[in-house]
Amino acid sequence: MSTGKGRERHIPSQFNQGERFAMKEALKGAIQIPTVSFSPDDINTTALAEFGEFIRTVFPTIFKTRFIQHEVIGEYSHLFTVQGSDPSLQPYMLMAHSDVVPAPDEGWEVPPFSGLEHDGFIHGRGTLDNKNSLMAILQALELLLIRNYIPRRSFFIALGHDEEVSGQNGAQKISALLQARGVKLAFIVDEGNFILDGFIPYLKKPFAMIAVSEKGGINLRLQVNMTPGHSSAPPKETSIGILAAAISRLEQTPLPNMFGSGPLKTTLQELANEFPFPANIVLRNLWLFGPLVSRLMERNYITNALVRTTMALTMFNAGVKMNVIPPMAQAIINLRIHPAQTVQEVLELIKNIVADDRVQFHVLTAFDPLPVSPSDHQALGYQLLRQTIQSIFPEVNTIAPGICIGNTDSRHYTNLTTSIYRFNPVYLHPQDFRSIHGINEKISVQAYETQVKFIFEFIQNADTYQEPIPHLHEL
Ligand SMILES: CC/C=C\C/C=C\C/C=C\C/C=C\C/C=C\C/C=C\CCC(=O)N[C@@H](Cc1ccccc1)C(=O)O
Ligand SMILES: [Zn+2]
Ligand SMILES: [Zn+2]
Repeated sequence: MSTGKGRERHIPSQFNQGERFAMKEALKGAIQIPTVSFSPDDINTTALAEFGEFIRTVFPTIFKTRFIQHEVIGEYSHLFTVQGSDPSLQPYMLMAHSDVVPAPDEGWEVPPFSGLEHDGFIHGRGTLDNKNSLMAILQALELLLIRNYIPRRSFFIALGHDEEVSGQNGAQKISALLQARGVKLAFIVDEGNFILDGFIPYLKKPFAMIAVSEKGGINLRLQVNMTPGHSSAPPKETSIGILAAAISRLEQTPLPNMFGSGPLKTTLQELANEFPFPANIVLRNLWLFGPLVSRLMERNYITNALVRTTMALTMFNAGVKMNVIPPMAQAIINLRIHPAQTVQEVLELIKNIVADDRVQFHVLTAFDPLPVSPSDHQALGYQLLRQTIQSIFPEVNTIAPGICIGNTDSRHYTNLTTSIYRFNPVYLHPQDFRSIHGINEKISVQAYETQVKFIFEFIQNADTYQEPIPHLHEL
């Protein structure tokens, strides 16, 4: 049993063969439950209910431990309150989500909800986004409890069920409940960035990027209405043509490159030493080479997303019949806002590019980029992640703050903390990145075991962390 007084009570993250077998089987079981979110009004409630039963069966110790309270929120989300033995320590929160995006069978090497193990990988929707994290958090806690571990620092585990479609019934409700209870959190760790490997040419070594902010977002509907009529005598322009031209102008006019503002500069400066000559000199002297680096970054579609607000045309609808002039054309554009811009600024830019009064704009959802969380020596959450990355992934030399180009449920928790970190302790290669929301999503058995180890260590580190003693010049 741990009193959490020091490293001598540290329980090694070593799991026996039976435990290792059980943990991979548990992840496969989780993948086999198709907890798909299609839209806020269309989620698979049967699967979500089944998932709730599943975690009760797989992690019995968590559910019977007297210092852990379990609550179901918004019908299918789960909140665990782990009461630590030392009430003077501020609690933290670990997050993940149980829902997944749809996965039609086409193009997959194995059916997406089979959870099949093949060549050392567990395959299926949710293996990287984000049942791996959900299961690893619960698995690590279950294994600690089996070893009679009693945490010193209280923590929450918040498992949303509708992250992929807004989080309004899961994360948003959990956040409101905790706020009503007067909870303030030291920090939050959610999904987001990874240990990135092979994303940057010439950078041979992997590096860990902890997202200290995430982009804002807008879902924008563009609509053109025209008088319908007989297609045998068409007008000069139709709603489809007008809207298509507007969309094309948007695609041809990228929003401004914002390189130089936001956490990206720090990311690059921290990475400089990993690059061979002369790239290392270039990155150390961004005051001079900034324009060059910014141009190089916009050439690649992933790094481009780090330097500007992106626009993706995701839906297009028009027409009612082959011989009818279409009364209406509609398109949905999904924008991800760079941390240095706001919703209002981006909407202005878009309207100026479209520059056609016949195109109506309807903002469906919008939120500004998230505030930047601290990553200095005093930032407990960041330093704990850092310490745990160094012990579990000793081969990773560089750990840098960065931004998350996707969005997470953690954006609903800014009322509870200013320290939100988005990081999955998993290696990610460019082909894995494409599999998230794409096809052939998979995680290696070894990577999943390592993720469990990481959380097993992280929870213990949160109980024993000693703040670094400030250097004399900092006093
Ligand atoms: C200098 C640095 C150089 C290079 C870095 C290179 C690359 C960075 C590349 C990748 C970053 C890695 C991972 C990001 C992967 C996935 C995004 C993370 C989380 C997204 C979770 C998600 O899917 N969310 C959805 C749903 C949602 C929508 C709106 C609001 C909340 C949730 C989404 O974003 O659409
Ligand atoms: Zn996710
Ligand atoms: Zn996702």
